[in-house]
Amino acid sequence: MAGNKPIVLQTEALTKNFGALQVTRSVSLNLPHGCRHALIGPNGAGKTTLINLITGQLKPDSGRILLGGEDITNAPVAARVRKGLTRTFQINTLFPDLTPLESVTLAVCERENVAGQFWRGLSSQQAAIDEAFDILEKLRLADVATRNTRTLAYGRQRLLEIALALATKPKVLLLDEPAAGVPKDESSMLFDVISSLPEDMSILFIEHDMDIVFRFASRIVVLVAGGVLVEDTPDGVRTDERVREVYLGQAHNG
Ligand SMILES: Nc1ncnc2c1ncn2[C@@H]1O[C@H](COP(=O)(O)OP(=O)(O)OP(=O)(O)O)[C@@H](O)[C@H]1O
Repeated sequence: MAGNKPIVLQTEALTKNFGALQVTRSVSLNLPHGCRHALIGPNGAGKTTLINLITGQLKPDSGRILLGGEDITNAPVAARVRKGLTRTFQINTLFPDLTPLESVTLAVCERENVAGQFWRGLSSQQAAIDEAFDILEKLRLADVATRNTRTLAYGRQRLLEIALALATKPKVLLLDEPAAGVPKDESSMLFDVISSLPEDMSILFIEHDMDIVFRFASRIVVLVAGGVLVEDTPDGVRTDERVREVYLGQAHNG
């Protein structure tokens, strides 16, 4: 438990080396139900690697990952998604020639295991279409639901990536720099939408913009050289001398 909230996702002493390079050093994290946690750290600290380990894109050398108390350390990526663990990527992974409604409907069908039947007739997939539209509405994408994805502003394309992740009905959502490449004035709107996602969903996001991190995170995990330096509230992190030295000082200077 964390406070009175049950822990949904847990890593225990997760470790990963790339050859001689220790990229993840005994990382133990707890994500409580409904959390909004940020994962920060200098370039190369191992943030994306940690997400890749949690989601199964990479296998740890040692340590364990528990989802709802179940050991998923060796579960394939797709099995983790079915159990409610979903991520987005730093880079755009969308189908540019589909509309948002088509993409999200396909993702809903995929979850329901009826994707193969999708093209047989849209009318038979009304429930999936309705669900997809609901998701797009939640992400403020309803007005562009039937436009070609390639014509959308980049910030809205990033929201569509989150919409696709939501179609898997995640309990835990991992967002790897959801605002990467998005102009500053749009990134705040994007995080407004993220913070309005269902309260029972646990969210861990990687973000470099400290204004955004301090505004939207309820807790912050600071990763340095593959290990957790500090995990604390935004106020605790802001005033932590070690963080100022290794991360914030560096960011402010450059
Ligand atoms: N597949 C790989 N093989 C070898 N080294 C890798 C591999 N993936 C990442 N690395 C190295 O591991 C370290 C951590 O990389 P990672 O991408 O996890 O850091 P990060 O904190 O996400 O960085 P950034 O903020 O720049 O995205 C870096 O030194 C990187 O070069």
